[in-house]
Amino acid sequence: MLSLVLPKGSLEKATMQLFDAADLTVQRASDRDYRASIDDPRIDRVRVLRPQEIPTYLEQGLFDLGITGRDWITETDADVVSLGELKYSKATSNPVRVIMAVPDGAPWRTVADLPEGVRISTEFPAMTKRYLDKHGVKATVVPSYGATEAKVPDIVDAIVDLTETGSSLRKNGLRILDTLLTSYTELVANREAYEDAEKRAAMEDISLLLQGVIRARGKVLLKLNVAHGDLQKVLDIMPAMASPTVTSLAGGESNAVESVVAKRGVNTLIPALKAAGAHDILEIPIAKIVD
Ligand SMILES: Nc1ncnc2c1ncn2[C@@H]1O[C@H](COP(=O)(O)OP(=O)(O)OP(=O)(O)O)[C@@H](O)[C@H]1O
Ligand SMILES: O=P(O)(O)OC[C@H]1O[C@H](OP(=O)(O)OP(=O)(O)O)[C@H](O)[C@@H]1O
Ligand SMILES: [Mg+2]
Repeated sequence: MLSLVLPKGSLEKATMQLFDAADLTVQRASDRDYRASIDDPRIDRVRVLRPQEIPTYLEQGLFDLGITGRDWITETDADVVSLGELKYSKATSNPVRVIMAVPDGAPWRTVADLPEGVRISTEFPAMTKRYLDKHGVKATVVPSYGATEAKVPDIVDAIVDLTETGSSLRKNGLRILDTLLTSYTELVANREAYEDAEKRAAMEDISLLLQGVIRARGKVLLKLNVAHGDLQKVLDIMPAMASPTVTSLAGGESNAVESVVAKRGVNTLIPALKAAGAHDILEIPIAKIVD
């Protein structure tokens, strides 16, 4: 039986939706309830906590399995085992980036241009210090507890902060100087728990369900019928990413074709398939894709 720790905050809503779609619905009395449960024989304890603290709790063995960002695993330098990236963020399926940014009008082009004593505000002081040391920049790193972008140029000269869509940087007139880290959400385990064969099997089951949901996102199943004579025309326009299954229909005059395709593009694909001779076209949502 596994104990599980899930992130509160930016990743909370997307994480709850992911677990729900993976048939591992997280039950809580309210969204202020940080003790939760999942009706699954492999999971016996669920907590919702700050993602900053999750790598350390996993390292210390307070939980077996958790979800947090690569940014916090790097910042805390915790010794944990990653079961892989889960490709979702607060708003998109893209990673977030930890970047160094300066005001648009600042003269600096690279980190090496930063003058001695430059003041840098960040929620990632350890990562920032490691990065500055590597580039030989002597700076004052000022810890930030949020709203980091608002502190330039009057409180600090530069920041190291997260960016996902880039809108916070634009609104605050900031320009990216460098990327310190590209960070995905990850499924992470305590090392000892991962070495336990039974626990590892349970972790891998959970990983498979979560990845299955993520892999199915943005994809649909298309099914259609087509007369023998039109089959090649239909196959020619099926998107290249798909390798369609072709079966013969009873009666022998036509075929059934089915294929997983990107949802994006279905608006032009379905009419084109129809024009190529396909009929009885079905578009079916997919809950999970497990290789
Ligand atoms: N758009 C985003 N902005 C910030 N963090 C994000 C975003 N998308 C994903 N994350 C991830 O979420 C985690 C940060 O979660 P956290 O609970 O600190 O959110 P937060 O929005 O920064 O909270 P708070 O509003 O209290 O500052 C990090 O691991 C980060 O990589
Ligand atoms: O590139 P964007 O899509 O604009 O997202 C990035 C912003 O989101 C986070 O802020 P958060 O909401 O955590 O507020 P905070 O700075 O007060 O922590 C992060 O610190 C950036 O400011
Ligand atoms: Mg924040």
